[in-house]
Amino acid sequence: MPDSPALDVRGLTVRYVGTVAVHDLDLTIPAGQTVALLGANGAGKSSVVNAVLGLITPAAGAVRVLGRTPHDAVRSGCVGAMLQHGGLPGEARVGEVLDLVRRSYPTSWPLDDLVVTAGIDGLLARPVDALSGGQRQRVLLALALAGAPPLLLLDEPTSAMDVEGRRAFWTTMRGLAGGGHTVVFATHHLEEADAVADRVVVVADGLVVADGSTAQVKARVAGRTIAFTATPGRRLEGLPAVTGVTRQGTTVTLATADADATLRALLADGGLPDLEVRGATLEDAVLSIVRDHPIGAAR
Ligand SMILES: Nc1ncnc2c1ncn2[C@@H]1O[C@H](COP(=O)(O)OP(=O)(O)OP(=O)(O)O)[C@@H](O)[C@H]1O
Repeated sequence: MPDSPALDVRGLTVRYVGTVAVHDLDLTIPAGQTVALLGANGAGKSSVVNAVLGLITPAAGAVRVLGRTPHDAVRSGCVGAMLQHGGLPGEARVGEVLDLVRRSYPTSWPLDDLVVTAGIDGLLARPVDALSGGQRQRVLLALALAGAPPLLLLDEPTSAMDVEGRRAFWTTMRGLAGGGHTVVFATHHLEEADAVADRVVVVADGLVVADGSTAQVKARVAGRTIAFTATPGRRLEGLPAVTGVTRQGTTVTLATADADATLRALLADGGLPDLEVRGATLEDAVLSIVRDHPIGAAR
């Protein structure tokens, strides 16, 4: 179904005994987007991923994956997944597992290219038990890609990888996104989300509490800092939107709730040597958004 969104989640509610993990959540992801699911521990990200994969039965709501039910989508190889606790048969060799999984799909990713794309060159003869944490994650990526799926769902995919491994991983993901794949990933590495995602969805207490481009989500945090070198006698009183002033030597740092308004007033009053304007980082924004969300509001 070419015109269907990659993911269409309506009114998803996931309950475990004593917990509502996801509450009436709506999420539509068009094909080709790279989307980061962000949120604190226990926010509900994995529960959404597991419901999308048909691994748990929602208490309410509907999930369509490329126009299909989760089970049909997974069975047909439309969706590849890397889960937090992805299991692998310990004594088998990587190449054997990969071969078995590739053969289970109607269309499989060519082996040579898959090995390069997942960065598992040299690992095919290794027993799964002999892999490091980061190598294991790359093998899990290869398995997720084995059916050449248009949609990839990745739950904390780089948590065990070193800096170089992460960089290589996200380069691979960018390549896949550039080739039209939809990539949805949950992560606690907000700088990675900032660098890679077209869109971030912040989940708190089982609800979507922010959804937009990284720039849009960062802009939700009122507050930027404006720093510059002040000439003696420079007037700083009465500037619009300023919520705090600090001085260190000749450097003045202003906290402002509206950087545009503050900058306009400053510029009307003289130059701004060594000007530096810093916006909120994605981490600042997500922390602030999650902090502002009262736990239990969904109930
Ligand atoms: N199998 C389960 N049984 C009972 N409660 C569960 C189960 N799985 C998750 N939960 C609870 O559901 C809520 C959401 O958990 P979930 O794993 O979806 O969060 P998460 O955002 O993925 O967290 P993390 O970032 O720590 O992986 C939490 O309160 C968690 O304790």
